[in-house]
Amino acid sequence: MNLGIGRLPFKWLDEIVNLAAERIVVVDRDGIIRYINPAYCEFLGTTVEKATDQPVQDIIENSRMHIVAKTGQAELAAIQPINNSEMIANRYPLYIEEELVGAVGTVMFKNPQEWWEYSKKIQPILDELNYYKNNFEKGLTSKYTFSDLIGTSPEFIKSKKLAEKISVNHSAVLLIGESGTGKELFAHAIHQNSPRQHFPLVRINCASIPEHLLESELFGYEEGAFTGAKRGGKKGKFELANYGTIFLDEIGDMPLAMQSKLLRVLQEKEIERVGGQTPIFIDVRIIAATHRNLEKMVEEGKFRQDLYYRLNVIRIEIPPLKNRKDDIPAIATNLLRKLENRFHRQGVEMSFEVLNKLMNHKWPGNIRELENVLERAINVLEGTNKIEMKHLPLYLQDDQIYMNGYQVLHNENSQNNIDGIETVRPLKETLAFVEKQAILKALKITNGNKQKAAKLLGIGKTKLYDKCKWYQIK
Ligand SMILES: Nc1ncnc2c1ncn2[C@@H]1O[C@H](COP(=O)(O)OP(=O)(O)OP(=O)(O)O)[C@@H](O)[C@H]1O
Repeated sequence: MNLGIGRLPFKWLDEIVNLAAERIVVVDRDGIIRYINPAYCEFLGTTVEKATDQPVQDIIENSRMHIVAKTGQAELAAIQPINNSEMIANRYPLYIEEELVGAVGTVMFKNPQEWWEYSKKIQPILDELNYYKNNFEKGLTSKYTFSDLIGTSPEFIKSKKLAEKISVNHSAVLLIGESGTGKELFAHAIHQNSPRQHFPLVRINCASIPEHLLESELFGYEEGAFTGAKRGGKKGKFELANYGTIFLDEIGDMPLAMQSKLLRVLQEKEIERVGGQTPIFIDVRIIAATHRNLEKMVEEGKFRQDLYYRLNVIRIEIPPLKNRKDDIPAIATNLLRKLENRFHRQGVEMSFEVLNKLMNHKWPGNIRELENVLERAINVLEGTNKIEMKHLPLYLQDDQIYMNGYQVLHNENSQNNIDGIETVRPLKETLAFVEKQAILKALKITNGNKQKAAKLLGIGKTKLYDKCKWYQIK
């Protein structure tokens, strides 16, 4: 026996037990109550005299003390309904000199009100935890595996096989391909198939983040680093991705100053938060992607050569859709099944004419364009499950009519010379067409500078990027 406790007066012991566990019960191996304190009895609406020496199940509703006294298995923080409220019970087996002699039970919280007060305090914490958990699950894990990469054309299979092979190691990967060819899907599949799969996959779109925010987005910042910095600072994407993979999308659009900082991280394997002094060790795999010609950018001094070599360790080129037309039926069918789920439909199919058209289009926007075309078609299907030519956007229905429309919008004088039917387009398409022209014009005036173009157009940069993607403007 602990010497110290033996020296305590017996009366003290009783009081200490009461204070330590406000409601406490002790049963022997047969589940007979040997000790129960007044606080517990008061809660149960009984007295110590009535409860002592009784089978515990007769005194305490839904008790499992007699079971713990037999199994020797503790049950901690178990929910136990007593007196119409849920109590939190702890049940410990009682071993004396290695022999199981009974069990000790405690109940947290005096009454439901106390429990309620407590849960009111922890609920916001639990909500916050769930919020971050959801975000983490949605945003920081890979959504696709290699089986999601549809296609059997030789060029595509070659890229897919290479990606699969190198996914298991840690070298940097550079994904090259036109917009919408599936670079992001490849990045997900590589991460998913790598030893880092249980750590985060963090994507950063280097083109859509304003230049002055890129550094703090990538490396985080310390409290007080700048006006408006959050209390407690903020982790950057590199820290979030630690031990996992960071996917640097549109790397060709990364400003030169940031390229130098990125290079330093890759060389030294550590980052420093903005406004911070202590380096933080970083172990991430880099997957970078671009639709730009990085070699040409290096020649023109727009992309650092040393960074290019660091990223170009394993280069995977993803072929454009026009080079893998035989894959179109399988990809279109796969996209249709996904869209069916989203739009709660079943059995949507394409007419032969439509499939033929899809196979003969040049797809400058690649699979994303195909996806948009099919999504639009599903939206306009009425009373049928078959996608016909009339369900396709105008530019696919008849390239010639589309061209006429283009001329109408570009040559005010020609309006009178063109047949009335051809000059009237559905309003939505006309507006979309005009919008695209306005974007093209703004980009021309600003020499392709999206930030300035967005300003001219009076929209945000991110919105402009989205619209450029939608209209397949490079
Ligand atoms: N092989 C494929 N099989 C099926 N769907 C695909 C395939 N590749 C891409 N997709 C689909 O095409 C769309 C575009 O893919 P993704 O975003 O990966 O392209 P990206 O090359 O990263 O484009 P961007 O350069 O514009 O960011 C996505 O919705 C994706 O699900």
